[in-house]
Amino acid sequence: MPRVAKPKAAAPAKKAVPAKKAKSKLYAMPEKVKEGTIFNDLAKGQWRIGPSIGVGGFGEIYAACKVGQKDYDAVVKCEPHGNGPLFVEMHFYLRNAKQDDIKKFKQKHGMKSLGMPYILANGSVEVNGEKHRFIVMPRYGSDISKFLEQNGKRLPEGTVYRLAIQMLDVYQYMHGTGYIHADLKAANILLGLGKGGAAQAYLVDFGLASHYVTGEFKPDPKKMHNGTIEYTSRDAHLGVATRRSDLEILGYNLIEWLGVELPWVTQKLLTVPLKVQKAKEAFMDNVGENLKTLFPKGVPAAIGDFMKYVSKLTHIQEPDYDKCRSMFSSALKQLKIPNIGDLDFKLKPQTSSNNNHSPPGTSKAAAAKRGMKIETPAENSSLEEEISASEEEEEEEKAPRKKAAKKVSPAAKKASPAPKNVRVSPLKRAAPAAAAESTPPSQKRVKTEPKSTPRPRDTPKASPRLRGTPKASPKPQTPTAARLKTPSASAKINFSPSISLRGRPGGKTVVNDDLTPQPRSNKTYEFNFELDVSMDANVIVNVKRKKKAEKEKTVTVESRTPSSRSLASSLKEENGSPVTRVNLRKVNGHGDEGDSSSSGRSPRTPAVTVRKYQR
Ligand SMILES: Nc1ncnc2c1ncn2[C@@H]1O[C@H](COP(=O)(O)OP(=O)(O)OP(=O)(O)O)[C@@H](O)[C@H]1O
Repeated sequence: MPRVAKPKAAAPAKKAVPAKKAKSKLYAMPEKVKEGTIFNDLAKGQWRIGPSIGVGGFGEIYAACKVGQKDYDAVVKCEPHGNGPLFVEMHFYLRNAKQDDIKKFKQKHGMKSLGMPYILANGSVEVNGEKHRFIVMPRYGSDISKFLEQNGKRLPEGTVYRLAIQMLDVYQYMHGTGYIHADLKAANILLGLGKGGAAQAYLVDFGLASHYVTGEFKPDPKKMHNGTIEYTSRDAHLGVATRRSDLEILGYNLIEWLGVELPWVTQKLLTVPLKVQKAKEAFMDNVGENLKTLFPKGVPAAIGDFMKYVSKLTHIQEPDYDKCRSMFSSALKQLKIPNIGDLDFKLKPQTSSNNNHSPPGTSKAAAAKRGMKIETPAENSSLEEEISASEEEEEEEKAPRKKAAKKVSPAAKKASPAPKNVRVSPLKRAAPAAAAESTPPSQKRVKTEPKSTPRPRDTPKASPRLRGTPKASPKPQTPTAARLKTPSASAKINFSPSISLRGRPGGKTVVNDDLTPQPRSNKTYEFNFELDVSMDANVIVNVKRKKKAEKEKTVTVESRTPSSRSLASSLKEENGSPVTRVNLRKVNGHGDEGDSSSSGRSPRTPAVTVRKYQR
């Protein structure tokens, strides 16, 4: 059985939760692999599993050593076979990140090193009777979120610019293959290991890699808001994969690494993706002025130039990587910081050109000021319908693997309607960029690529130029929520005081997929809430909207925890529509898997998001 999805363990609710179906393994965390286990890869290579060195939201990473060798200089990332993200990641690596390709790219561009990981091997293995997929890749060092935490959420300015240059290099490589990364964040950037390793940062986690569009800008409800909500780009909020999206995500990270809180974080909007999206649109619409509010003592020129450049890119335009890099290398020159040697994560007495001495969040006034500058998106939260919650076994296998929520911001007691026809379960991971030719056996979703999307194997001919000036592009298209034809209907949602909302600290990747029930309507409502329960609790939330004929609806949230809470509220139904259910499960991520160096400092998302559909 999967370690996490253990319905039997949820004894208190057993009565109401009939036997689970086999497909619950779609949401399983991997089985624990014992140290010393040998994995056989597809090329008949053998890998000895060492200690666990990292736990992601959906898989576990072990140090690994090629059998016959001494050093544990590789890692094995292992996930249940049905999990989409590792499938996506594996195929991305196999097609686009061969060591030879990376070497050629470096030669072509005169780079000594490139923060692009590669795959050493892959295969399938049975662990405790469960089929798992694994990939083997080089072992890297610490991720930079550790330094951010140590430094009070700030990195030295020069290091921020060096990281920017290095990540632009990786983007250039990756975009050259037709893909975008879509999930850059400190937790996904690892330092190299060994001599000189700390001079290069590597971008990992290609579970959200996706072909970028080269044609029409077409919002895709199935992928809306994918990524890590703090940094998700405006295009990604609309479900459109673009190269400018990667740059925008980088930009938001850079701002944060300089010690400045992003407006949508300050405004505590993170639990409501649509509000975050609108805040970002407002921010980017007038990015020059808005940055002045974020950096009251002066916007670092490189950040200002970069963000303005990003805001002007069209959705199909190839970014001018050289131009962007030169913004940051000029800043380094000004700071007299050489772009060589180990990346320095020690915060020195303020050298920042922005003179922003206050760590983020320390000045309430400053935060308020920052928060005010960006228009808070209008809340459209009067829902016409009522929600009820009850246990529904059928949907339980769609339960998310999230950590328990603790507190809630009252800001989100109302739900914002998401664009219509959204079929989303943002608490699960799937295969957004599943390769065109193949699909993981357990995946229900088949990715449909636009015909014009470059295919990986066509890359050398069809891929965009890696350097040089941007191609002529049509007028910039700034995505706005207005273009989405948001349902005009409204509804009212009443949450019990026991349900509340809060932000999503920790920068957790969220992936929409279409494993949730098919939408039965053209209206979609999204609910974000958190349950105030113990962090080590197992929580199952089942939401059910009853049939039209029924007059009363109930909401029940069951927390299977020692500090268990439950609530029920009855709401009068105002209109009828077919039954709609969304069941969520929050389970312990890794309660029994032993030590993991990174799991402790990389909290998993405690937020729970429910999206509801209405005809
Ligand atoms: N090649 C590597 N070498 C060393 N540590 C690694 C490597 N790859 C991943 N890790 C560690 O494992 C952690 C999780 O890895 P990764 O982000 O790939 O997993 P995930 O399940 O996709 O996580 P996420 O929750 O971000 O989706 C990383 O933050 C890092 O600490």
